[in-house]
Amino acid sequence: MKLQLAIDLEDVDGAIELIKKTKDSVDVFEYGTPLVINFGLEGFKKIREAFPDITLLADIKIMDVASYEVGQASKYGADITTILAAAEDQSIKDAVEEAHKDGKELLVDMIGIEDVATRAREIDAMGADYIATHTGYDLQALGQTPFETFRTIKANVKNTKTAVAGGIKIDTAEQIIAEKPDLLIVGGGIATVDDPAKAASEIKAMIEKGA
Ligand SMILES: O=C(CO)[C@H](O)[C@H](O)COP(=O)(O)O
Repeated sequence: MKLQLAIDLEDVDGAIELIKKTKDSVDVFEYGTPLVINFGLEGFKKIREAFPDITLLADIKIMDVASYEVGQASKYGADITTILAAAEDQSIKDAVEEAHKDGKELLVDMIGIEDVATRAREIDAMGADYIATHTGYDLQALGQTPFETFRTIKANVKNTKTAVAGGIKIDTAEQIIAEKPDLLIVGGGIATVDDPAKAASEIKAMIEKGA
């Protein structure tokens, strides 16, 4: 199981500082969608230049023009790119093909999908690397969590690695680690606490204990 740190609420320099602090405990760094919106792939490139060797995910949440957008993310240095499960099947298949052509990975984000069991089985047949259960900020604000949905999705995939995101914090990490996702995605639970390095290292230790 790998730990991914989602960096959403920083500017590019803030993201670089956060990566420096947490580098020893984090396996994958996510250039979050707010950074994509505010600073684009040029901001992503600055992070790649600062850290040539880290694994970087571009959370660009593709919906269309999938080959082109995956290709751009790869060109700017992404190891993993995201597409929405709500996109057309053709877009997801194109995205898989484009990512794999460059030796990169694709994560399919299930945010907003209602029939998660059916869509998880469909996505599982398309050859993506990860399928992510994701409770977004707007539903987290209503008290929702990704735990139940994660169980359903995991039970419906055979080939694709599973990821989970959505308000996971130090005090809920153990519960989800027990469900054995392949990728545990934590944003605010590391990035917005007083000591991000300590939070990242504690969650990493939980993973190592529980994995
Ligand atoms: O993709 C995202 C928002 O769309 C976030 O990166 C993801 O939800 C993880 O962050 P947090 O742990 O703070 O919920």
